[in-house]
Amino acid sequence: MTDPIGRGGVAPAEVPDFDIPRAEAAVRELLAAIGEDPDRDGLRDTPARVARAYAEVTAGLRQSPEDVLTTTFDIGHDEMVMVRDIELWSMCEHHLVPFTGVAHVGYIPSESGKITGLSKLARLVDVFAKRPQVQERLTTQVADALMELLEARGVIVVIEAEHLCMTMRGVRKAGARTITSAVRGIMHNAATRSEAMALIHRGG
Ligand SMILES: Nc1nc2c(ncn2[C@@H]2O[C@H](COP(=O)(O)OP(=O)(O)OP(=O)(O)O)[C@@H](O)[C@H]2O)c(=O)[nH]1
Ligand SMILES: [Zn+2]
Repeated sequence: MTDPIGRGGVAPAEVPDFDIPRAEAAVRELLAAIGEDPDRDGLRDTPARVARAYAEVTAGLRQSPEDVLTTTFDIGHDEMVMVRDIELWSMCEHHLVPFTGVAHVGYIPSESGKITGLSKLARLVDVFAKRPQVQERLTTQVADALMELLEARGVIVVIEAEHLCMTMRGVRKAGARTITSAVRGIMHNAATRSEAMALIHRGG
């Protein structure tokens, strides 16, 4: 099956609206399943709160990269652009608990020097992060979106994250960080890639 960029297999237009009553009922059911009383004082509003929180952290399911890469400028800049240490919060699709860390996003613009606003790179990360995810897919989706929509000649995306499913439960290895990278186009060139890695690792 094709997996068009930004969609993780599903076009946002095909993703139904967030179903608040259904999410509330599911949380209520989960509370009952763990042996809690969903009607006790402290929990009475919890299903509604959790539903709102889930709507927020899955908002990327209803967004496309096209929605955020709208602002582009042709300024003829054809050298590398790198935004480092973009804060990232996503949700592990296996356990529905967060993974968090930073993304470093660099690209070499098209021949015509088509660039985008710096904040749009961070917004692009969020489009893909605010979904049930695995870190590898998140990394490649950001890279592929930049290649396609900015017509970049090269892209590098490095994500360093800590998965709460590995720290708060299960194997319980606090501090273990997972590092993934996606390299595209002329960023495969050894000199270009080492320039990018030097920028990523430079200083604080
Ligand atoms: N590759 C990859 N694996 C992930 C990611 N997030 C969580 N996982 C892993 O997904 C796996 C799911 O393994 P399972 O054996 O099905 O589930 P589990 O019994 O809860 O596994 P444990 O976490 O080892 O207790 C675990 O090894 C997780 O560490 C991710 O972003 N990428
Ligand atoms: Zn997990």
